[in-house]
Amino acid sequence: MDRIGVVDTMFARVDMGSIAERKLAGMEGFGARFKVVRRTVPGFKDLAVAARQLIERENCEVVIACGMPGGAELDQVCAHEAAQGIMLAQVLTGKHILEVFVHAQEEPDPARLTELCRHRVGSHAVNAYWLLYAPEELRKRAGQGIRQGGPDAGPLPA
Ligand SMILES: Cc1nc2c(=O)[nH]c(=O)nc-2n(C[C@H](O)[C@H](O)[C@H](O)CO)c1C
Repeated sequence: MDRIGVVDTMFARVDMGSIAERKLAGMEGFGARFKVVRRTVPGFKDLAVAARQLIERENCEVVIACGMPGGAELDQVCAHEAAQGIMLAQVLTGKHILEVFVHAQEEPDPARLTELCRHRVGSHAVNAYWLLYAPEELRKRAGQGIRQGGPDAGPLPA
């Protein structure tokens, strides 16, 4: 059975991993064709190695790496470093690791931030599934200004 990895952090103020797990549990083939392997790490700098472990030790085909950068300037610098680590892990493993970061400062209202999280994590869970099983769904949407966590930007005029 295929495996899709989900890793999230204790630092985040929303249970992002569970959103991804629930979304994947509703996709065709869950439990029969693929299962989800879940890990949680302290913070976003710990995501890259956990994602690599999910790929190399747990045989995950694709990983969703969820993190929430805090609002301080230091958090933004660290988010950039964490993102670089995730990119390195992708190159080293040759597998997709979808970096799903929701910056606390994207939305000051807590309820809206939670909603943004739900939308972004859910959308990337579907993207991970499509990368594995339905790349044509991604191809259909090429250049359409698709966004995760907010309204789509839409395509520019031809
Ligand atoms: C400054 C900082 N900011 C964040 C953050 O905004 N979001 C997050 O998930 N984690 C943060 N961390 C913790 C690190 O990612 C990491 O967990 C620790 O440095 C231990 O490796 C740190 C250290």
